[in-house]
Amino acid sequence: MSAQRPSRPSRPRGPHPPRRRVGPSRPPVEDPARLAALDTLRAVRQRDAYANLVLPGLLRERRITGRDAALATELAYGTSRAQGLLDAVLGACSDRPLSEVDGSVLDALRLGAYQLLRTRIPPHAAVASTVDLVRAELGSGAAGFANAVLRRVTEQDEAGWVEELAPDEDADPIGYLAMASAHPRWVAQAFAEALGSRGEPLRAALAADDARPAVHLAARPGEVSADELAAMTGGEVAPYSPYGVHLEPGAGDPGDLEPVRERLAAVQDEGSQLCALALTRAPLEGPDERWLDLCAGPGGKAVLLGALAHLSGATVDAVEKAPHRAELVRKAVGDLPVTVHVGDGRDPDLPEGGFDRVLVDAPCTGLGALRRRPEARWRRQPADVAPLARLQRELLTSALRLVRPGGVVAYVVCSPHLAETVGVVADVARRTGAERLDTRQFFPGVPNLGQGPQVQLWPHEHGTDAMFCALLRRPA
Ligand SMILES: C[S@@+](CC[C@H](N)C(=O)[O-])C[C@H]1O[C@@H](n2cnc3c(N)ncnc32)[C@H](O)[C@@H]1O
Repeated sequence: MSAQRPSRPSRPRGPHPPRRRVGPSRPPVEDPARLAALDTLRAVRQRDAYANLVLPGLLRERRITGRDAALATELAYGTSRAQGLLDAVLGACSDRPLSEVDGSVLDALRLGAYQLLRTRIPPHAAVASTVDLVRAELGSGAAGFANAVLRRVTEQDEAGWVEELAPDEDADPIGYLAMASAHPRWVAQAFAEALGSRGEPLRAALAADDARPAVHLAARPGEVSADELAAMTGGEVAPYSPYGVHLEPGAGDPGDLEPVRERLAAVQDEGSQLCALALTRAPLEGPDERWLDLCAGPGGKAVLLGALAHLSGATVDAVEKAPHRAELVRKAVGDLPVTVHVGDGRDPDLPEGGFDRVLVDAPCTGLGALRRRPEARWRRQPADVAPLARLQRELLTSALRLVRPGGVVAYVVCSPHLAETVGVVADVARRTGAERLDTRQFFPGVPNLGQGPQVQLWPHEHGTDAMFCALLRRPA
């Protein structure tokens, strides 16, 4: 974003919506979709809530379904995702700094600006509905302010605002692309470093990360095939995971689907499926019976590993530090051969050298799954990276103690940040003497996996989250 405050456009470039009446307050508006979106934004701002946990609850509680539910979802998630871009525009349109604007008014302004810049909702409807919401909740003074600011937002479309507010593309391509794709600059920088690009690959990665993702399901091995699951859900068989199915974005709450309720399938990004599968595909000499999931909560990969272990006669131990998340793992794995332990993966009460295969799906910044967590890109901070990288090193080192000589460890994070990916693996491999396997061979059929030996998946290349996976073997 440019350091200088931009001059306001003097002439409107688009059609102006009619001026809103901002007089005495009127009865509350009947707009359940926008109200649910606004309440979600407020919960995210006030309670650090997660939009994708709050909104489904509100929709259920208020019995909002069909088109209203789809609109509420689009507005709540879209506004959360685009927050930094919206704030830059709103800041340029407001006669006072946004830091001085009441939080509830700011939520509504963001909701209005999102509709104006990123949806096909007619400008007069976007402004009028937002002003009505503000008036109903906060009175006419706030409504007048919202009306004035949003009318200024209508003076340009998104591209026009980006041209006006973003840094020069030639001088600062990362800053420009960050603004154009509504990402914080440090996140765009981390993507650029992982991709080795400030050009087209970076633009494509940020654009794909900014788009509404398809929901991915994983069919439970041994229970249902991907073909059957696709037929049951109206989805499409995924391109790479033998268990994967993709659903259209916005296809409703996948938790309501019968195969998910019946535990024949679970919601899981295809990239996550591929990383868990890679661990099971690496060849082993000797026994292959004891598997370990060292960071298991909430249990997505533990279920997939547990189902595969059940088919092959192996068992899985699953460690999770947070007791409530360990409970989620217990519920998720049901009667699969998985034993759940509450403990610290850096020093769990488990035998050293006791496992043939170990998964370290380490806690991370989640920069690779931002598209699925609407507000996360604005909440994460660069200062989060170093402590996580330290913890990741300790967990991977512990995994290499817990695996037997000749056994394999998969190190997985849903982040492409180099400090969390190759930085961790190179450092731990050097200190422990572990052999780094060419992980690409355990992602059969997946194109564009680069130079190896590790695998970095990308939304724009693979349609998955930006998952990282590296397989290591403990020396015999
Ligand atoms: C990326 S998530 C794992 C996701 C999980 N494997 C799945 O597929 O559903 C990382 C998990 O590690 C847990 N965790 C954090 N620190 C830990 C530690 N020291 N030991 C074990 N688990 C830890 C977190 O609570 C979180 O549940």
